[in-house]
Amino acid sequence: MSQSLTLSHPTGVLNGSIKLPASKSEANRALIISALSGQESQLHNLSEANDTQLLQRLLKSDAATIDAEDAGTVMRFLTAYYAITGQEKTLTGTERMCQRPIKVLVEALRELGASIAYLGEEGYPPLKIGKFTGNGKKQLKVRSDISSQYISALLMIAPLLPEGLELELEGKIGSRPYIEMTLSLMKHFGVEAIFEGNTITVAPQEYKAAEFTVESDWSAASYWYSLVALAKEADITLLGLKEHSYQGDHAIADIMYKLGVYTQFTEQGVKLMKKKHERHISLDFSDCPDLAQTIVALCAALGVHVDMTGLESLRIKETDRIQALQIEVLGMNCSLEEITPGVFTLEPGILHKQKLSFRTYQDHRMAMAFAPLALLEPVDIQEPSVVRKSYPRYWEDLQKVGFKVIMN
Ligand SMILES: O=C(O)C1=C[C@@H](OP(=O)(O)O)[C@@H](O)[C@H](O)C1
Ligand SMILES: C=C(OP(=O)(O)O)C(=O)O
Repeated sequence: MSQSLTLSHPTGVLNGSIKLPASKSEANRALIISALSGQESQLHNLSEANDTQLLQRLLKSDAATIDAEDAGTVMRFLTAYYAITGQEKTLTGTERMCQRPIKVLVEALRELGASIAYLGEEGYPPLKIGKFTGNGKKQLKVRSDISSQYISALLMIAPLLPEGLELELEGKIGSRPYIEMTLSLMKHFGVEAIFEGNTITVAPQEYKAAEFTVESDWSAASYWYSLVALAKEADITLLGLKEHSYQGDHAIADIMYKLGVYTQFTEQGVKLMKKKHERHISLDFSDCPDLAQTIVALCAALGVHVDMTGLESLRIKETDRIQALQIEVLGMNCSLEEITPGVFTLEPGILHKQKLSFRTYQDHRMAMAFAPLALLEPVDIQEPSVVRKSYPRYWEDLQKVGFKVIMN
């Protein structure tokens, strides 16, 4: 794969229907739950995202060492899965994965009777998972302000624990819609849970086999909203998106209403239309952290001033996304600063007419978020193959609506 690609659009006019990739978050929950059920469930429209293809392969693997690559859900969900099923595995990942914390999950699983050792730095992968000696403990307190994936991982194994689980979430609940997605998927496969205040209770129960069709990915849709916002004219339909979705990132429809895109829900999905955008907006990303890069890149291009909160988890994702964004918007004469603790402001500048070049930091969302700027000026994207994590056909889909893609 090439080191960079150059993207441009001759007319700035976008027309077409796009079949988005399926949600990797939904798919990876369905795969883990299906494996835990011990029965054959029919899962349709599993995502072509590497994160999902990888989990499918790993769940069938009897290798002693398992490589979760750069997939957070794969690392966190498999840690809980191997722990409860008592599979002795070494679980590792990319260099970056071994810098992404996992202590909260490991400590919780240990309290439940799992045997997990750190093979490198305490609190980080790689992990050595051993026998499960389920000690009958059912009440746990878990921090919920670092990653919701720890909570989702614990919830999915909860019905299989001898006494079930009563999970008290401590601190701010970050990425809450992902916890709700987990509970919804568990319910789809026959398991009830009660989420009251900050406590989630799951009694011992059995998962039941069921058919499940994974929805299109709302996080992937966000890049198409950005494309429409920056196009001269646009008539774009995104297939397979649902208004009432398990995915919290459907929030993009409301956010983009302020940034120049009107959403019409149809039988097939959504139709996106252009409208006027606001000049100054305030957003809290606590429920939808994966949308932050889309919004920052778009607002830098539109010259919109944004005040933002809820960005804490961005520092421990595929890269330090705050730092990556700060560097890349600087190249567009914009600044992204933490004004007071936890409050960030994007101050737009004047965009000079020049070819833009963006680094991607091994992060699919950096590539996908900055690519739409090619509607203004030709854009170079470094390491374009990063998109394989969630949206492998991204560059092909852009070509379908008239983008010129030159691999360098
Ligand atoms: O559970 C999930 O599928 C995800 C949860 C979120 O992570 P955090 O809970 O770490 O914020 C999100 O950023 C990630 O892309 C997918
Ligand atoms: C943060 C992400 O993924 P994960 O944490 O599952 O690696 C993402 O896809 O933006």
